[in-house]
Amino acid sequence: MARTRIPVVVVAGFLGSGKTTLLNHLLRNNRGVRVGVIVNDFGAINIDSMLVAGQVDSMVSLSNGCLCCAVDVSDMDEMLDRLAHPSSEIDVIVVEASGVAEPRNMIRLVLGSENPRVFFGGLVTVVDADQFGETLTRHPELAQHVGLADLVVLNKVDQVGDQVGEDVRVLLREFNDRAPIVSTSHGRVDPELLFDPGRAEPAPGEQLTLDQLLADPCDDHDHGADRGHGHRHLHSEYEAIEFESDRPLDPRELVAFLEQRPVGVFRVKGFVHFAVPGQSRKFEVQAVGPHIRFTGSRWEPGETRRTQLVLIGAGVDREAVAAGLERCVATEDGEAAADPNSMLGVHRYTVAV
Ligand SMILES: Nc1nc2c(ncn2[C@@H]2O[C@H](COP(=O)(O)OP(=O)(O)OP(=O)(O)O)[C@@H](O)[C@H]2O)c(=O)[nH]1
Repeated sequence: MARTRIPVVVVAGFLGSGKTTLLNHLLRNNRGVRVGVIVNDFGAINIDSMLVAGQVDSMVSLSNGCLCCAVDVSDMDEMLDRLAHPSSEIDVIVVEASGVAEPRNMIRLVLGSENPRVFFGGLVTVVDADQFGETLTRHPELAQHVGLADLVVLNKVDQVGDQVGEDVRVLLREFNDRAPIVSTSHGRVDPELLFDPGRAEPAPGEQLTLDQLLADPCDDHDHGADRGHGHRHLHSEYEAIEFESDRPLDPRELVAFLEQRPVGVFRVKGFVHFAVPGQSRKFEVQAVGPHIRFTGSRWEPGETRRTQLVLIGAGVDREAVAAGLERCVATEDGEAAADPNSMLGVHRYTVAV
């Protein structure tokens, strides 16, 4: 019997809203559904693909640019072809957009696919309950991103009180009166909301069609301009800065850097190698707006101990970032090398997993 077509679900949402967290939750709770993933990270080092690796049935990753403008339909088709090939036995494809992607373009790329084995399975827009209000003020176009969603995931409700959560929900409803809004912490949505392999394809009229998307007055390649519709594309304002070091970092300096980030840096993510006696763990670091978080794990046998960071922001002073991070690189006779207490700052932001 011919297999039904494979849904391609696009997961979008502003920087740090919880897309990778949601994706990992889905992969861990896939209930036998085989998931193929396309991960797009804005920076040249694809931290996101490292964070989902190992859990996924099949993955294609794309870094150094935003999928929605760095790729045309044929490139997207190539990725979809790889995942939707009959031998891959994938049931659903999830595309994790970068945090500055234009969801409309992402949908266009999927709807424009010539691969007969796939269909657009919907847009999931992840919203950071804690940051949404502030981010919306800076980027009114987020309203449109919410408006396009087939499912809105109101994430990080654990970081806000009931009233704020409710206020954000009311706001989201103004932008989208048709999609379900699901409140979550740590992206823990019911996987069936996103992929039910037996699910019928959307009926005509249930979702935006390619024609509707093409008819949008916002020209998708005039990325820098505000077209008078509030449609400024985020990736034209944002930039990613990568930092790699084979020499270990001084934890005190790094914490100080993260706490007082150079102006414009909104998002930091990556892995850190610290130079502290008795400390042999690998640390994942995540910063979203004011929130900083470290998670310790083990270096894999044979894994090179090094730091890899991506910093994303708008109007960033690159020189200040470079100088600040250089200060974090530990000198051999530095304080950190002699002082096990230098990890205290990191521990303050460390969560147990
Ligand atoms: N407190 C709290 N933290 C969360 C929640 N969801 C995600 N996080 C944390 O928020 C940070 C960013 O989460 P990610 O899943 O990496 O966000 P993202 O949208 O993939 O980020 P980008 O790809 O950089 O745009 C991580 O430290 C997560 O652990 C949540 O519901 N509550």
